[in-house]
Amino acid sequence: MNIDLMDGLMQIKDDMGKGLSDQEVLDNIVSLVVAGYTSTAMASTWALYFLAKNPNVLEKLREENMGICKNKKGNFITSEDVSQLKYTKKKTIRMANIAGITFRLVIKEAEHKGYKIPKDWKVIVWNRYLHTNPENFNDPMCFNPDRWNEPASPGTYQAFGGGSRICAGNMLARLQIALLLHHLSVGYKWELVNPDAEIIYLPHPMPLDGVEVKFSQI
Ligand code: HEM
Repeated sequence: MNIDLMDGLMQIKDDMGKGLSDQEVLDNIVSLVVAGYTSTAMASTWALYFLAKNPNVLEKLREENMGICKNKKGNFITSEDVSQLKYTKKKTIRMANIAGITFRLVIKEAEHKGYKIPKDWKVIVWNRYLHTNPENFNDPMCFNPDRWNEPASPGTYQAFGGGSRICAGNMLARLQIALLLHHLSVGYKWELVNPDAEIIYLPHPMPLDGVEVKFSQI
């Protein structure tokens, strides 16, 4: 039997056999909507933006997705198809830096570049710095999915955070973006209306025009 999110939350039990109250089920659903809605919308928007600005990358992605369509009998893309979209799933969100920071609690005194960081301090991980640092990524401002042919050095790619608190929706977000890119790349040409729009960084990085795109059927 397939269980959905609501079933899962209603059935889950901790080690003592205690389940969630109705209020906790609701709170979890609200948290997932809050955490998953804008983030995925922004990641999809930035993926379209970078692909539209880099036609050679878009063409490679389109070829991969057309390849999947050729072998298909029906109209629906399956999870097996998605698993073959290796290029499409390469990370488009390092440069978008949707989650600019993550929070951490220092559980053991540490030293970094001569600074002592005491236990129990709360620290901010500046993800944008990690992702745009040339020590971590060669030519960091270049949108080049082929860079992921080699894995990033440990700890340098934190778009979904990391460790035990890594984004709970990261697989879902990747799947949603891959599906969107699949349908848009095989069905449509797209073109940025304002390719040189100014980028603003607060509250979230976004071109000032909100990424206006013209779509036309292929
Ligand atoms: C591209 C889209 C997304 C990005 C960039 C993103 C990014 C992040 C980041 C950076 C964190 C903090 C992780 C850490 O502290 O190590 C996080 C946590 C979280 N995200 Fe996402 N997220 C995305 C989509 C989603 C979706 C679709 C959902 C759920 C439907 C979701 C649910 C959560 C939850 C529940 C947490 C808290 C995890 C915990 O503290 O244990 N996110 N996300």
